[in-house]
Amino acid sequence: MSLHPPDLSSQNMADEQRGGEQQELSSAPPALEVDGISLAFREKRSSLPVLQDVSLTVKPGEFVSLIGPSGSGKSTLFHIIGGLLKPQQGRVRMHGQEVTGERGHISYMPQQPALFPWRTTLDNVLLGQENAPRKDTTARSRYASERREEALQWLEQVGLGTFAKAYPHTLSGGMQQRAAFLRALLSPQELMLLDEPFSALDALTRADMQQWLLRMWEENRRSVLFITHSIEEALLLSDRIYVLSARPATVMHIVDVPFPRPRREEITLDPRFSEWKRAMTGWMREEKHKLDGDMDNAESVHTNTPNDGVQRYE
Ligand SMILES: Nc1ncnc2c1ncn2[C@@H]1O[C@H](COP(=O)(O)OP(=O)(O)OP(=O)(O)O)[C@@H](O)[C@H]1O
Repeated sequence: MSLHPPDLSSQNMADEQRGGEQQELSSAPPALEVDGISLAFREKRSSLPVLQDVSLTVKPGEFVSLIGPSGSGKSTLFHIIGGLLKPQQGRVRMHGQEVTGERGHISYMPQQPALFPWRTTLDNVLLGQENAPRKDTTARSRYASERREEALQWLEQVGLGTFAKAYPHTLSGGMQQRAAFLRALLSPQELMLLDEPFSALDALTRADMQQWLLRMWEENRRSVLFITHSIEEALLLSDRIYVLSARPATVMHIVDVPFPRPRREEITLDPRFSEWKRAMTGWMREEKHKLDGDMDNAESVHTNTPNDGVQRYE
């Protein structure tokens, strides 16, 4: 495969800008380590290999994205990290502790906001704390009134103050996603998994929400693993991007995004942004073709694609 990544020799700016705070964090164990995960869905007579020896890391306070063709296994990987599925091989560790197959360690934001229609915006936002694992005594021991006060302040801050007592159907799609994000942000679990949270929004609202998320994340610096189909979204938001191959997914490329923070929409106009976008679009197109080939020939779905090694770009 011929690759022409942009020349980034003079562009280690992102790391330089992160400063001393990041250095301190770098000695802490990773917020998430996915180590050699393999999984095949097994049915009576057949087996569908979906993930093959996938490893990735999210350091504390990092924003990491996962991008790959449709059906490559991104959601399956999220289900493994969230403890809903057990891999046949590999381990999941969070903050240095093994949690493979265990639930309750992550906060999660799905594609659809999944707000309960019978609860107000405020009560939906509080749900993440109410559902905190029993062993999380910090979250449970806080007074309900204190939690409500904090959630109200957050709603105010994200422009939903006047909607605190409103029910979800009266909120626009973007507002619902902001409420869903707050619910995940206020959950006691440090690591947030965001599964294509903007895919159902129109293009303009999506662009607004990307900027909003960027600001929210830069102010709060939680550890995030983010699934997206949008290369531009991944480049705009992430510190690092893992590019998955077609199914069975392997990590094909790792991109350390070189743009400094704080980032604003203007970086999309930077020629290097376009170069990265072009390179990554090429990778994705190639993988999509492989997957389409798989669809035409069901037998090949059951044959592993050789892993020709991870390409890392810094
Ligand atoms: N419970 C299951 N049993 C059998 N096959 C499954 C199951 N869940 C997912 N799959 C298959 O595993 C493959 C990967 O699915 P997954 O949803 O993880 O992909 P994805 O990369 O998240 O896709 P998309 O980007 O379209 O959301 C698909 O072929 C899907 O049909």
